[in-house]
Amino acid sequence: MSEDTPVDWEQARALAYEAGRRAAGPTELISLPDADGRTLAEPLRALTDLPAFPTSSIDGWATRGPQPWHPVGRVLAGGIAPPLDEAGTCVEIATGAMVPPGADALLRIEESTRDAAGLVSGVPRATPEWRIPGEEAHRGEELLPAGTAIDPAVIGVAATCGYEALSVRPRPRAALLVFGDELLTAGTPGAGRVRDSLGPQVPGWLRRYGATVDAAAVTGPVQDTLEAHLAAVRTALTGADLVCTTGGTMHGPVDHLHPTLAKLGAEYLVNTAAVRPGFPMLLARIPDADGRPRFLAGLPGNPQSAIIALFTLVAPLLAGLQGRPMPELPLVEAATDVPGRGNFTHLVLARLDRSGRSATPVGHVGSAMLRGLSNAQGFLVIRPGTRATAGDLVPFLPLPLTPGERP
Ligand SMILES: Nc1nc2c(c(=O)[nH]1)N[C@H]1C(S)=C(S)[C@@H](COP(=O)(O)OP(=O)(O)OC[C@H]3O[C@@H](n4cnc5c(N)ncnc54)[C@H](O)[C@@H]3O)O[C@H]1N2
Ligand code: MOO
Repeated sequence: MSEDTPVDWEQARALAYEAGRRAAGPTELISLPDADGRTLAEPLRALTDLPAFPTSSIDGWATRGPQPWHPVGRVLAGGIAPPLDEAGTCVEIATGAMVPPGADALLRIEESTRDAAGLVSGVPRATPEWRIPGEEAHRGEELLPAGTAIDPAVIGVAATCGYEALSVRPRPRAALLVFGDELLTAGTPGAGRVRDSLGPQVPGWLRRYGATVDAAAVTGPVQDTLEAHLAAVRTALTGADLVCTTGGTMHGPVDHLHPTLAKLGAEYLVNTAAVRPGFPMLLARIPDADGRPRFLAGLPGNPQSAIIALFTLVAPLLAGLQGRPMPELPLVEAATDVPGRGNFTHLVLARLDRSGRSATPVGHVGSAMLRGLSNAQGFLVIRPGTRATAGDLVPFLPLPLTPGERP
């Protein structure tokens, strides 16, 4: 990759994803309760038929032959039902209990009567009141493919199938270095100083994309010297698969990122993306003697640009590292006309309507601003050489929000 050659935005995403996929970590086993948020490294297959045995859906009677039925026993959930051998007999049965071999109908308790001699009568419903083995899944059937994000429902179905642990990809470990001597870490901005808005924000986004970020892995502001940058990046790389830096991506007097990468022998995968805001972003691979792949994502200093770089390069990289598919972008309707940005992709912060199908650009979206980001659900993607007219379908890059955020 020649230096500072802007890469098309879609291609930048694809390059980051492929780099992550090639560097995906070795699989590991994780117990079910700890698996939330991980990624299946292998397909989830049913270990038995589901249900594994004919299972009563009701409390009542399992009967054989014509009524009235003479009760000969009881079977509870968890028990092994002996066969019902004789016509005219029944057993009392509980919901979840195994239906005895030989039974041909189940009768609800509230739809049954007993005579003075204790014989049971009633009309079983036409639709079967028990679940047939294999009705939900057959033994060996693939329920979910490798690459599936594990959520509580996936954990639940794995438990149903008989798993105690799942084969998953490791969580990528991320670190963050904030560059900029002008940054304050407390108090109100003024007198040439601004608050660091990325140090407190970026770890949350990284975690939402599946990375771990220890408190000790967030450092800054790192002093604006080449020596301090180099030392900070070297230290961060020892414990992280991915180091994100903020600021210093350009070639100003105190922008030391490129010289730092040169000293580390880094290989650029993306060195600026043709996108506005956010274009000075970069992604590099850093060689190391132990062969473990390590990445550095250079996020620009302007805060909205930094977050766009994170969504453009870091999100696909982390998806690849975790063995997940490349996130596809849904199409939404632009609610208003949206201008393009010439040869650059234009990312436009926007809010979805209640249907989620139409997006309206929000205000306060300068690359140095965060107000628009905090009020939007994602970005309309206006591709190079195009503009959107109200009603056009355009790709939408969603923020990784959780339900309840931006209601
Ligand atoms: N001659 C040119 N100058 C600039 C260009 C250009 O094309 N030619 N592009 C501008 C664009 S666009 C961006 S984006 C920035 C990227 O520059 P850097 O990545 O080197 O960022 P810095 O110079 O360090 O900072 C830029 C800006 O952002 C503020 N900042 C930095 N870090 C933080 C933080 N953690 N929290 C809040 N604000 C932060 C910093 O104070 C500056 O105002 O370059 C432009 N210049
Ligand atoms: O592209 Mo800059 O990243 O617009 O702020």
